[in-house]
Parts: sequence; structure tokens; C-alpha cells
Amino acid sequence: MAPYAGIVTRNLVRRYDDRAVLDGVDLEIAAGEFVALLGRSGSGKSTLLRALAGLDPEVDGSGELVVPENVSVVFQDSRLLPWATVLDNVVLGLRGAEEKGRQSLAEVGLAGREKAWPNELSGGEQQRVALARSLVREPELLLADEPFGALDALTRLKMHALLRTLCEVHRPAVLLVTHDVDEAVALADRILVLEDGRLIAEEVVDEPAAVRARLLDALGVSV
Ligand SMILES: Nc1ncnc2c1ncn2[C@@H]1O[C@H](COP(=O)(O)OP(=O)(O)OP(=O)(O)O)[C@@H](O)[C@H]1O
Repeated sequence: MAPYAGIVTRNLVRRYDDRAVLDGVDLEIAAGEFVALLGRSGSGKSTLLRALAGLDPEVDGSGELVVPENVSVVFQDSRLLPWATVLDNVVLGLRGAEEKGRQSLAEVGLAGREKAWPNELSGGEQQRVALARSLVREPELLLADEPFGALDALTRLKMHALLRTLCEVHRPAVLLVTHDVDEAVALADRILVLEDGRLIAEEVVDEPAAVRARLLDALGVSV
């Protein structure tokens, strides 16, 4: 059987000492689907994402944990290497990928900046490089942990449009962790809410205004 191109978890549990920070998470994301994960601070969002990225050896799925092999992760800070050019940051570890790296940089709007150093770029541009670095690997699954959290509001809106376009072209499964209800509604096909390590709500984004109101309610924000 071909490997599943999205995510499946069943009863995913992560404990710190005796406390279950992930407390039986069942999650499915289909190939090409864009899912946002909302939750209050401390609800376990980053813990779940780390587990899905294979970065947490302690996670315990007494059921199943299936993720594709080719996973890319984007974080809130771009994590570029300061001593490598923009292009080298994109293709680092990939042989013979310069041309693809250039194409990826063009896709994120940075054609001509290949030889720049990371510190010559704005925060938004650095996140564009981080996106190019992810996409050049043609991931089946893109995990993003508040990738736009440190950007100003206008840059964030531009990055939303860019990410949507890139995902429509490349069609990875996406799990985007965010604090921002409006960001989730603008970007995702489906939104999940995590509370104390459990998924407590799910919304398919069909009527954005109604979905937004229900999500705020699920998050305990009264409007
Ligand atoms: N290394 C650790 N040791 C002990 N507890 C931890 C550790 N890492 C995370 N936790 C705890 O797990 C819980 C979930 O943390 P996590 O970072 O996943 O939350 P989050 O929803 O991503 O929060 P935020 O939105 O603030 O980033 C928190 O209560 C946190 O204190």
C-alpha cells in the first residue's frame, strides 16, 4: 500500500512528569488539506506539532501515528544560518538543487536576492526564505508553528496570500498552529481547537463569519 500522504494519529499522548500535555489526540489530515490548530497558550499546540514533526521521541501513541516521510517545518523565527547566503540557506543539504532553489525564491518573491545575507533581509523576507527552504523539499506535509506571529499586521496579510498561493500550487497537507482566529479562518479549510491536550472543537470553514463566532466561543472569548 502506498504510504498515506497526510497525517493520522490515534490516541496520541505526551506526558511531562505525570501530567498529560497531549491527552489522547485523534487527528486526520488528508493529502492537500489545509488545517489550522487554534488553542490558548499552554494548550499543547507546539507539543503536538513537535510530535508530528518527529522531533519528540517521548511521545506515546498507544494507537497509531502515521506521518509522511517528507515533512517540512516552519517556525515563528526563520532559523536561517547567518553565515550562509539566502540561496545556500534554501538548498542547504540538498545536492544539485541550485536551480530549484532559485525557482523557490522566485515563487516567494525574492528573485534577485539569492546572494544576500539573512541580516540584510526584513523579518517578512526572512520568513519568505524559510518558506522557500521548506517548499524546495516538496514536502507532503508542511507543519507551521505560528510562522507569522512576529510580523506586523500588513506583512502578515501579505504572507497569508503568499502561503495560500503556494499551497494551491504545491498541495502539501498543512497543519498551521496559530493563536489568531482570523488567520485560521482566512487560511484553513478546516480548524481544530485544542484545550488541555484534547481536541474540543472542529469547524469546516464554509461561512467564515459564523465559524469565527463559534471559534471565539470555543476559546472562551465572549464578543
Ligand atoms: N519540556 C517541558 N517540560 C515540562 N513541561 C513542558 C515542556 N514543554 C512544554 N511543557 C508544558 O506543556 C504544556 C503545553 O505546552 P505547549 O508549548 O505545547 O503549548 P502551546 O499551546 O504551544 O502554547 P503557546 O501558544 O504559548 O506556544 C504547557 O503547560 C507547558 O508548560
